[in-house]
Amino acid sequence: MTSPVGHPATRNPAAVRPLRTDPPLPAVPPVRDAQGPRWRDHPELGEITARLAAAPPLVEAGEVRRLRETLASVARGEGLVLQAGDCAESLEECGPVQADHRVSVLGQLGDHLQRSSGRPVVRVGRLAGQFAKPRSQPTERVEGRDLPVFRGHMVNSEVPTAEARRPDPRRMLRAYEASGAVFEALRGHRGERVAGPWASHEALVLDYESPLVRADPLTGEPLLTSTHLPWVGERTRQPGSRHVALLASVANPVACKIGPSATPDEVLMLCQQLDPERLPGRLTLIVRMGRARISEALPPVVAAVRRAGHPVVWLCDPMHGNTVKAAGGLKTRYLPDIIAEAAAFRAALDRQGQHAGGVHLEVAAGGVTECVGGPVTSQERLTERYTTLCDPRLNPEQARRFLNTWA
Ligand SMILES: O=C[C@H](O)[C@H](O)COP(=O)(O)O
Ligand SMILES: C=C(OP(=O)(O)O)C(=O)O
Ligand SMILES: [Mn+2]
Repeated sequence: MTSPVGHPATRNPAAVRPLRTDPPLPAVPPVRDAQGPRWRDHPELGEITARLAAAPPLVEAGEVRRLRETLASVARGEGLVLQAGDCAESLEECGPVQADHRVSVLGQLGDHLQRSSGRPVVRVGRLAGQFAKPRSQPTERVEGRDLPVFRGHMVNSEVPTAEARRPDPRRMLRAYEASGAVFEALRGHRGERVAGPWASHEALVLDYESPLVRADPLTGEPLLTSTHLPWVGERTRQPGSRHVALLASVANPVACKIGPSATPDEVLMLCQQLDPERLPGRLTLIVRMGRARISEALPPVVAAVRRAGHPVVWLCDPMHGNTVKAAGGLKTRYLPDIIAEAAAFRAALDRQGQHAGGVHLEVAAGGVTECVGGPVTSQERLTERYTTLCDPRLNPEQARRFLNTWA
């Protein structure tokens, strides 16, 4: 944040931790945006980003402030977060009926966690903007041909032809429009509960996100108006990355994925960049270390963050560190791994007296067969309804079984 003056949390002295004087951040070399779409020479890029810069904001400053205050209550141990939705949203599934259905499923899963845990649950969708994907490899082999990988509907199409995989910046405008339609559905659900649903996505495509930074009309602070809660992903969270710099510069609550290779020093540097004033609700750390690594890798990270006094919300993403290839080559995840990682997460936080603030899941709104467990009894059944655009999602029944274990 450039200037916190006037932010509600800073006006309430009780909400502010004593400021500590951090040593100045070491100069970090800029990091190349290896995940950025290769569309810089597209003749319409300038016009498209100008249109985004002139487009109405998708979220309002008041909403963003309310979410930040709500997350502050979770940071104080007063509730849980359920952040859930598709790995990659589809531009084809943003019509009013489909969007409403996706938001409803988020609400139902939130109700389920609320019942099983006995705590208030903040519902945050991976939706209304989750259209861009970081990938491990730039290309993939399809029927003997190397093609650019699918990078989310904001960038290209999943159809396996060279033409469809070419990055097209005009897709950013379609993603903006579709996000607006999903926000409509989200707002339609607001009245139902005191804690209405919120939107989040990975702020990956900077050509899309940067033009949507606007001044908060009340405080003048920069606000990322593409979503309530943007996060920076595991592949772009280097301390010198432009993604971290973007989130550091806006007043939204922000989140950052933390994978198994993150060292305590690295995480501290991220905390210092993203939460220099140690404000509850400002920073959420989403731990995605994998079942095999979490018990060893998480405790020193939690200890360092606790000692440094950053009042973060700790979320567990038990999906991304547990992806495996099934026999036929499909990516999948096993429900017992997901449950085991979440149990290890809670144990690690409990041991240090820290609040396990909730869970981050990839869940489909329908009965897909992408992860193994519960009703999907074996790997052989994965092909029945495997429709994800990117990573394997739980279906709602599998998600409910998982959430029962959080109680
Ligand atoms: O959703 C997250 C990433 O995009 C995904 O895990 C990367 O998958 P990949 O290893 O198939 O590129
Ligand atoms: C890309 C994702 O995760 P991560 O950055 O943790 O790999 C994701 O959440 O889909
Ligand atoms: Mn994913």
